[in-house]
Amino acid sequence: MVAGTETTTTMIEWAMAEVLNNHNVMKKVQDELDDIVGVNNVVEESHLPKLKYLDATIKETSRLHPVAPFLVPRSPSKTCNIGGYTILKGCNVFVNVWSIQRDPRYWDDPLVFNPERFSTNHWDYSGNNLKFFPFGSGRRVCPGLPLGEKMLMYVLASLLHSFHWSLPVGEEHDLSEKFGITLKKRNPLIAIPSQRLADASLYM
Ligand code: HEM
Repeated sequence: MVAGTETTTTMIEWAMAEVLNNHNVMKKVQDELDDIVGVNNVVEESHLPKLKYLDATIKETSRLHPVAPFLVPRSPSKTCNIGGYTILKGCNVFVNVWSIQRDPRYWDDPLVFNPERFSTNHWDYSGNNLKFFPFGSGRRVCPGLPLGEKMLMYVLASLLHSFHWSLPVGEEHDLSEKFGITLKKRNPLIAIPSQRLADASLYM
């Protein structure tokens, strides 16, 4: 249950929080949605592959806020040597993807939320590029990746296409983290939707 649902809902919450915190990103995502989906329509699965900027926004969210910050621990079946380090048989190995994806040796301005860094096509979630692997890597890579990726795109596209979003009056943007099995927001996001599409029947 944690693997399939909490990961996806946590990612949606982080993406909404980052988009609310970056108005230029919100505008670009909604402009793209208006262009691809149209303003007299609702999001359908066929639109998703064309939403390149939304895809980049989700990738940037998963770079800064990987929901499994240490992946799933590995345990070697025999003692081995990797990069000059001896890894003992049976020990627990945690891979700190959170830190790698914020490492200034690999990322310019690593703490800045900037979807443009994923605007080229060569980024994916396969785990083959060990600078960016929010779904893990290798033979234990997330088996729910195709479903998870599609759910993120579909839910976020629908939320951002159908509604304007704002924080409650007086509410501060808060992006602090709480470490656990999944990396969650310390305080839940509270955001207020309002109708964005002129045709009210699209909400029925
Ligand atoms: C946004 C959504 C998701 C994210 C970010 C995510 C991320 C991850 C990560 C990082 C791992 C560990 C991979 C590794 O250690 O190399 C993992 C494992 C796993 N995920 Fe996901 N996941 C997501 C959605 C899903 C969904 C929708 C399912 C099932 C329908 C799922 C099922 C699993 C399972 C069963 C594992 C354990 C695989 C193993 O240890 O062999 N995940 N996920």
